Amino acid sequence: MLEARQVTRLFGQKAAVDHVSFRVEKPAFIGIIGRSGAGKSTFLRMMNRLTDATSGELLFEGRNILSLQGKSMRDWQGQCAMIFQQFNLVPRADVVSNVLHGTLARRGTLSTMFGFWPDDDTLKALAILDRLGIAEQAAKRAEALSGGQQQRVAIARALMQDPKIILADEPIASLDPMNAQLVMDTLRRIHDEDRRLIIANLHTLDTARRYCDRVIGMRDGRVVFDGTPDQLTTGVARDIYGADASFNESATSTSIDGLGRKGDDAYALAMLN
Ligand SMILES: Nc1ncnc2c1ncn2[C@@H]1O[C@H](COP(=O)(O)OP(=O)(O)OP(=O)(O)O)[C@@H](O)[C@H]1O
Repeated sequence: MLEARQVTRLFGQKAAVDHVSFRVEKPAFIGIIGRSGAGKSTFLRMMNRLTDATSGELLFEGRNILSLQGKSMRDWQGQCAMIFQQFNLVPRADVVSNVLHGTLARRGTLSTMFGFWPDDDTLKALAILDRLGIAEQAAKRAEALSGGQQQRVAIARALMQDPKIILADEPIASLDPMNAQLVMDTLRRIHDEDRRLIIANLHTLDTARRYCDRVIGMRDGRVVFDGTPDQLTTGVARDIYGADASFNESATSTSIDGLGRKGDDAYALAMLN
């Protein structure tokens, strides 16, 4: 359903993404890992057409989405929702309005400016919030919610687009372990129940191992690993992260038991990333 062929993005002389190729045959939950600067965000942003590629092709169901322009590009962005580390909600707007913003691509500017939402859309937004366990927050301002709740609102906004693909750029990097788990459980459930393709940039190995069907490791813009979580051994991880023999795998944990104390290994990894 998706094929990246030699996708490259140069910034000046530097290749942020360097001839990346892979195929996805059917909807899967894919994690992309790698240290800071490896090119993970740039790759996702090219998929969503927030950043242009320098060369290569990205075929989705046979169509090169990197060459789409105008309305067809916006239609593609409607099918390919994106979730960000910082949630990107409108803080002072209520939760349900934030979710309804997921319909902006297919609605007129005027009705949006004046906040006229069709009843059907409002009911759909409430149903999605209910599905994600946050319906009781619908009338609150987004800024009044916890980080984990805000990220679930962002997921609800993505679902409002009914996308074929959900791209998540470090969706749990700003969350405490408990909320991180809630958000990852939510994404996994959406994949399992709706069969949507999910590609998530993740900054910790244990999350990639626990939630993904397939993990792609990037280093210096290139794919240096592409396999199952089982194949992601400590040696492979060391290679992806470019760490030396002192690389300590426990340093990549965000598990509820293993995280959180400043000065411990888990904290050290956060710094590595
Ligand atoms: N707009 C830009 N202009 C110049 N260089 C850029 C730009 N965006 C990214 N880069 C560079 O491209 C490389 C890849 O960055 P990218 O953000 O994709 O990495 P990443 O793996 O997502 O890292 P992080 O997790 O820190 O976001 C880095 O060297 C970065 O400095």
